[in-house]
Amino acid sequence: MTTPKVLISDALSEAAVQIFKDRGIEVDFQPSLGKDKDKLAEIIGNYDGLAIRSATKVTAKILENATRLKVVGRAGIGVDNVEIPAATSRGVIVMNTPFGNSITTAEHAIAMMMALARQIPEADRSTQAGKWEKNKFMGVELTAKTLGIIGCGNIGSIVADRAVGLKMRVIAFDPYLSDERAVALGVHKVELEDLLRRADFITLHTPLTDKTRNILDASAIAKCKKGVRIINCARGGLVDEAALAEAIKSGHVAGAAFDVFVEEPATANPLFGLPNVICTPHLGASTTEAQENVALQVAEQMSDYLLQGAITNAVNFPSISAEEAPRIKPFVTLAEKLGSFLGQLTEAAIKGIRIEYEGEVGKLNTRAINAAAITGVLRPFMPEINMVNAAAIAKEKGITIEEVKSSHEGDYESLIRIVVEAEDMARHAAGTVLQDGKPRMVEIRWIDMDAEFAPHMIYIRNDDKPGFIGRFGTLLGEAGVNVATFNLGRDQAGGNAICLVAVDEAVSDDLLRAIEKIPHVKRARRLKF
Ligand SMILES: NC(=O)C1=CN([C@@H]2O[C@H](COP(=O)(O)OP(=O)(O)OC[C@H]3O[C@@H](n4cnc5c(N)ncnc54)[C@H](O)[C@@H]3O)[C@@H](O)[C@H]2O)C=CC1
Ligand SMILES: O=C(O)C(=O)COP(=O)(O)O
Repeated sequence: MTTPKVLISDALSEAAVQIFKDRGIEVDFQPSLGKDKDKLAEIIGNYDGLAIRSATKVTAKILENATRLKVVGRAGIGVDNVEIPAATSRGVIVMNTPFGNSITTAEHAIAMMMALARQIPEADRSTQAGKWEKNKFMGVELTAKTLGIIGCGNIGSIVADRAVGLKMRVIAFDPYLSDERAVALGVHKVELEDLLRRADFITLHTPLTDKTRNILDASAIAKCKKGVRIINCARGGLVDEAALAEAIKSGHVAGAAFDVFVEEPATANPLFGLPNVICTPHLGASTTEAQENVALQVAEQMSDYLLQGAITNAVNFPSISAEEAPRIKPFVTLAEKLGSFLGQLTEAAIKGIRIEYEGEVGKLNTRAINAAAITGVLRPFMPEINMVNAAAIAKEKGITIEEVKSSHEGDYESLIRIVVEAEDMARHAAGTVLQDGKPRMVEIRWIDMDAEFAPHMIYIRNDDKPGFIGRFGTLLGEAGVNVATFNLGRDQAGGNAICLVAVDEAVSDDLLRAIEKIPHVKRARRLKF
């Protein structure tokens, strides 16, 4: 395996560089490159991994040039700066570090709330300017005030915990917050309208989605209690900035503390310059501790994937642990090849794919194996398919995917059988991995076989009648085709037979037609693995 190469295009902690080096990965640390999208597009083709924070925008255009790229690692939480569908369709894993900076970000929200309650930035400016405006900066107490949390996930929950410690009353709107979790956190679960009506402070902690964009728009802000203070340390776009600016000017909203903006870097913004507005430049995650956490974690996760195929915290693929990755790998290869065998033989529209696991293999994490099987079956029809986008493509095409597991052990410790339901018929083939780690096909159309996969093969279905092998060998010899291995199977003497032959080069259409003319041959097909 060639040494994988990673580009760090944002200001990650140097801890990440060291981890990559220690793991034997070549690393290029260019902390400001992410801001230069043309340069990034120009060099991204040289890398297997890209480690980022929020300044690098991984667009479809960048991904088009990322011919070697296997993984994007986000040292942080939000992946809204990565075009996930484009990454998925190119087979690029996108992973984040979902907890590494959550305490730090929650602390920033609390700091913003306190700064807002006591107008600390403005009081600081005034004092250091030599004014002593003691009467100007009258604050509000937090104790017994109501804090409304919109989005009570990892960060929102930590904010709730700290706010309870500050003796605030905490209410939360989050459709996915369970009643039990709310009780455990000491928060009251409420509807959004209720939260708007009751909260003295509102803090947002949801991702930016179609549902959360402008969740605080002009009409929501109008429903808020007069004198409300609003904190956003989650994502720009959750609050309509222009509507909020108007509400601050009218005195309906008493203040706002924003760390994130619709447009970043924010150089001009409707909120800038308004009284009692505090702004920070997306500093939520910026502490030494959090940056070290996320950098170490993302570098370990990316290295695990590039070196071992282990997947953690991917937003577009199921997890595979470092322990199971080497055990799964040979079965991934088997499933893809078996699937490919069936896909190459199928000419009618595919309606469903069933993946059956017998014996030990069924105890492994089979989601990656399923993805490999689907990829193999569908690749002859859709060359752009890969393990990362396979399940989504099957769903989009209306192809049903079924997984069946049985602990029954037959002749093999582990067996994978794939059944492809097409409009004309169902085709099935089964295979295993033996001690040598090589995948083998052991059953085709219920006929026992023992064939290894080779780059070029010929598949023949015929009646089990004398004379076929001689004629077939002569045809290949006359065409100058060298046979590497020859495998035969039949259901009974004189019944249906199958022949799988590995050859040194792809056979021509003329030769295939000649083979099909041999008496008793029903079908001859060229296969490529
Ligand atoms: N300012 C900064 O530097 C940082 C900002 N963030 C941002 O903080 C946000 C939250 O992060 P986490 O708590 O880790 O995420 P999380 O996924 O743990 O929590 C998000 C919560 O929002 C809830 N939610 C989703 N849609 C909702 C809706 N329509 N209405 C109400 N609630 C909804 C979810 O149920 C979930 O509980 C993310 O957008 C992340 O990017 C994270 C780290 C640093
Ligand atoms: O982790 C997140 O979602 C953040 O917003 C932090 O962004 P940053 O890494 O500081 O650019």
